[in-house]
Amino acid sequence: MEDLPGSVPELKDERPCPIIHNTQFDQYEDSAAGQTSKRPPTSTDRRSQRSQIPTLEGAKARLVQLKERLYQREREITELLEEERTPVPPIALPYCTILLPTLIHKAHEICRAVPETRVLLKLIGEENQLALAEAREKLDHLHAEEDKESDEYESTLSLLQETVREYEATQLALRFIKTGESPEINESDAVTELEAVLGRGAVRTTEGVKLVGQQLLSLQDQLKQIKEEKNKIIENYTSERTMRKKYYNMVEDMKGKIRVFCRIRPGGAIVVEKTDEYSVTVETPRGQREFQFDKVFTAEASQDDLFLDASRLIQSAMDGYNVCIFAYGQTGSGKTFTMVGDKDQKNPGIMPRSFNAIFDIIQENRAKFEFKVSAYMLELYNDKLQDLFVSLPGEAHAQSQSHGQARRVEIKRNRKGVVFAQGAETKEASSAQELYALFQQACANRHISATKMNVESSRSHLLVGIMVESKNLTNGSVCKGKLSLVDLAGSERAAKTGAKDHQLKEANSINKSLSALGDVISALSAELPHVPYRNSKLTQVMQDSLGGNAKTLMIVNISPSECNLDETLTSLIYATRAKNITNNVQRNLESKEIAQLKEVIMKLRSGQTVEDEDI
Ligand SMILES: Nc1ncnc2c1ncn2[C@@H]1O[C@H](COP(=O)(O)OP(=O)(O)OP(=O)(O)O)[C@@H](O)[C@H]1O
Repeated sequence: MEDLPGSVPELKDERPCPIIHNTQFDQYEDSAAGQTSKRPPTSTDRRSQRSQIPTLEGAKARLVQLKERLYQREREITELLEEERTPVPPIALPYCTILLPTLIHKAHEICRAVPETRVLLKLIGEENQLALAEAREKLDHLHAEEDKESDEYESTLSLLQETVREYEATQLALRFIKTGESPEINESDAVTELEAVLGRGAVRTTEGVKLVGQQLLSLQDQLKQIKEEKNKIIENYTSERTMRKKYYNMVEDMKGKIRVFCRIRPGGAIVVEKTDEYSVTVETPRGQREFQFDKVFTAEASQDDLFLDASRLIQSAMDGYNVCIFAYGQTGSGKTFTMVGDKDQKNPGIMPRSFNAIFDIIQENRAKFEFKVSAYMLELYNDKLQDLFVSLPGEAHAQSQSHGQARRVEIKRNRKGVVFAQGAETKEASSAQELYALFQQACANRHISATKMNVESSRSHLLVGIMVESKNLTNGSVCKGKLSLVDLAGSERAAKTGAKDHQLKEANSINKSLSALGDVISALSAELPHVPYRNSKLTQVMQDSLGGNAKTLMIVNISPSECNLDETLTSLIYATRAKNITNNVQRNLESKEIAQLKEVIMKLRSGQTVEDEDI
């Protein structure tokens, strides 16, 4: 075997070792076996050693043994050395070693963020505190509300329970009264209830129950009466003002005052308002102005509403009165709508409605009376009266008048002061339809043209006269009445209506006649000795309606719009003046004529014959 550095050289010398070494080897062997004795050898030991002195063979064997051991040791040492020389494989670093720097970095970052986070947390904490306080407050509030509500609820409930209890008790009492029995023992709860309501001991006996029941019934009656009286007082109180005005108007009407209705047209930018049945208020730059009328109709009022109030005058015409209904107001304020209605007659006005009303009355009285209805229809255009039953096409119509081709129509008055149109055709009608057909024929001949303010403006005054003659079939007496229906042309300002040339002439003529009407109204209202009827043909035609022997209804049509404020005020002022005019109806009651009529009535009542001249 080759000598390696560090290795133990192989033992080639096989010579035995001196004996002395044997002892040492024994000692080594013992100690290797862990049984080395430390005690000093005794004389017995020495004797025994001497007796065991090894033989050569034994020594050789011993040597072999030792050699083997030596080799064994050598191998072990070599192995150890080799092991030391073998390079140690790198130990895999644990994962945490890699993570550590990242962790440290993160930790630094976190440390840096800590103060900021602390501030943030503090803020959030504070906010939370605030929100919490707020929420608590709200909760407390809600609790308080809930308590309050529940208190209210409780009190309402107990009130209701109390009421129900009282009612039940009353029912019970009534039941006992009905049956005439006393409450029984098993009804003790009910009795207690009754007692609670009516007083202790009140229902113990049949008599007591009856008495209490009667008391209850009379109390109920009294309560009912008190309630009814209270309602009546309230009703009276609220209608008192209205009634007062109504009766005042009735008295005025009986005195023969012209009745004046005010009708407000629909429209925007409203400055006119109906304050009650009889008043309108106008907002002017100088403050509010109130006007009183016999009735006020708002934009919402229907044609039916208006006619309901106007229709009693139709009966008066049938009864022999001279009745006049006319519409007055600025252009486009709704006069034609009120008097005639809309174009397709979905909302017929006073004229067509009056035709129907006349023939309805005729129908109702045909067994006792014989009627004759005739009509003239005129227009006053450019201060000339034209018979609308004479139809002349287009411009020829206007021209014809100036050339005197048509019959001249003149206003006359009969000896009773009733106006009639001399030269105008009077046509008879035997039904409302016939009368309406005549009216349509007349309307077709009217002068209408578009102005800036009204696409179909009436450029003339329309005057419809319906004469009703009734003959009493029993005594043959004849009664004559007249219904004048007038749709005036609108008062206007030429600049506003955009009138030019012949339209301007029309406008001037309309304004002239309306201003003459205004003068007549003013004079009558002021009770002046002279009334200027003759200043215009219009006032001549209307002479028997204004201040004459007539029942007159004037409808003042007004626009609610701010832009028409001036015209509205003018119309309202004139209409208020007209309201003061007293016609001769009442005065005539005192007159000789009426005295004669009274005589006739007396004769009729006593069964005497009445002559025509008596009437
Ligand atoms: N109460 C109302 N309800 C509905 N529409 C209305 C009412 N009054 C007026 N009108 C409408 O307003 C417009 C003008 O009305 P209307 O022609 O009757 O005015 P007017 O006073 O006769 O005018 P003019 O004097 O120019 O003839 C019409 O289209 C009419 O239908």
